[in-house]
Amino acid sequence: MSNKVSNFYKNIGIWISEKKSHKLNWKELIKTCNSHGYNLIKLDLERPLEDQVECHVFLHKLTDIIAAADQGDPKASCIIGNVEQYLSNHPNITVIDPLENVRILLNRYYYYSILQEETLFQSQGIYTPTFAEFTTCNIEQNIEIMRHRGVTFPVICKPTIAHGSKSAHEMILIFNEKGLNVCRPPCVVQSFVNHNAVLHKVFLIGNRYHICERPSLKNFYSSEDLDPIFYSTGEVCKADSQSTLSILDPHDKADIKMTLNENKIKSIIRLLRKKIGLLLAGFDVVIDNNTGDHAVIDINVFPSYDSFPNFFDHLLDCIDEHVNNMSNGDSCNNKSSSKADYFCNHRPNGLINVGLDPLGVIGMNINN
Ligand SMILES: Nc1ncnc2c1ncn2[C@@H]1O[C@H](COP(=O)(O)OP(=O)(O)OP(=O)(O)O)[C@@H](O)[C@H]1O
Ligand SMILES: O=P(O)(O)O[C@H]1[C@H](OP(=O)(O)O)[C@@H](OP(=O)(O)O)[C@@H](O)[C@@H](O)[C@@H]1OP(=O)(O)O
Ligand SMILES: [Mg+2]
Ligand SMILES: [Mg+2]
Repeated sequence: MSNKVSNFYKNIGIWISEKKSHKLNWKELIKTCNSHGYNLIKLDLERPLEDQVECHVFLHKLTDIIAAADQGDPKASCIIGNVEQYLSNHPNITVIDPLENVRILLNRYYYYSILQEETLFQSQGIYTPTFAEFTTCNIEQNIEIMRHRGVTFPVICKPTIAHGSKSAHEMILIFNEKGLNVCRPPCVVQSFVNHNAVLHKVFLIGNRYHICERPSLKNFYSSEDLDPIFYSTGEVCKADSQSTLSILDPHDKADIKMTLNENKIKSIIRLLRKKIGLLLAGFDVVIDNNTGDHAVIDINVFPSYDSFPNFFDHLLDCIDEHVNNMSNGDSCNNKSSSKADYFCNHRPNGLINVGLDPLGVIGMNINN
């Protein structure tokens, strides 16, 4: 990575996985950092951080390593221990995002529980589909757990660990009790919501957001005859996915298209800012084709930001705001800014609304 380090600039130390690194346009990111008065320095987690650069900002996606460390991997534990030590030795570094906040999203059961606890959601037509966690392969017990928690077939079985390995995105659609034998604990089963194969992805950078549509699963119904369907999220829900699982059955095609309600999206964002506190996050919403209610089915740390217009500029603006908050004595990195300047960029049906001003486009006053 060629990066002229200027002494007049502040330093952003960055660490992301090789996979993410390959997709990143480093040249463009470095240019944007420089134009905002920052150097960008790639950190090597195998060497002492103290010996590398004086970081003003620590920008990372350490989900894979945190998840491995939390599962007892010694090398990962050592790396995360060193990072945590370094950050605690330098409390003035702006961390995007704090490791404790990131940990919340590593466990699906945990973050679904946070969503479910939100009592205000119900009256606003927002919910997270009922879910339960399996920690054993005992089918009788698992059926009872599902009943107790009101989880109904079909269900999607998802690994409890939400990030960190390819297997975190290996899903199973299960139609009946006998299909439950394919579940591999620890996993979460979640009631399936029919949504006409349209997924709405919301990407967040602090108070800014961008929504895009993606393909998703067609409508399914519980059945005693159907075998489980295995799929990986990447095969079905990427912008260019063309899975047969997304092709609507003829009788579903007549359905009226449900429209996304942006006020609901803002309510969800408010809750996430308050309860999870990440600047860099994304979440997935499907619209129930019977009720129009909005179901939050997934929350992700530092997602792809695929199609987010001027992503780097917004990222640097957001970093800048937080660095300034820190120097103004706000020691809590991710406290949401009291000035609620939501920047909306909505892309329905592939069209992009660009050139919106970050201040007052929506005129939302969101008090966290
Ligand atoms: N409760 C549900 N009802 C209907 N469809 C669902 C439900 N949960 C998941 N899906 C479908 O399965 C896909 C994968 O689920 P989910 O988003 O939870 O997995 P993920 O691997 O964490 O995704 P990401 O790549 O966004 O991190 C969703 O994008 C959606 O198409
Ligand atoms: O970009 P990364 O390598 O971090 O991978 C992320 C992936 O982006 P990619 O599929 O385009 O690579 C994201 O997809 P979108 O929802 O944003 O489409 C989402 O699946 C995250 O959960 C993944 O993070 P992980 O769970 O693997 O940590
Ligand atoms: Mg998802
Ligand atoms: Mg996810």
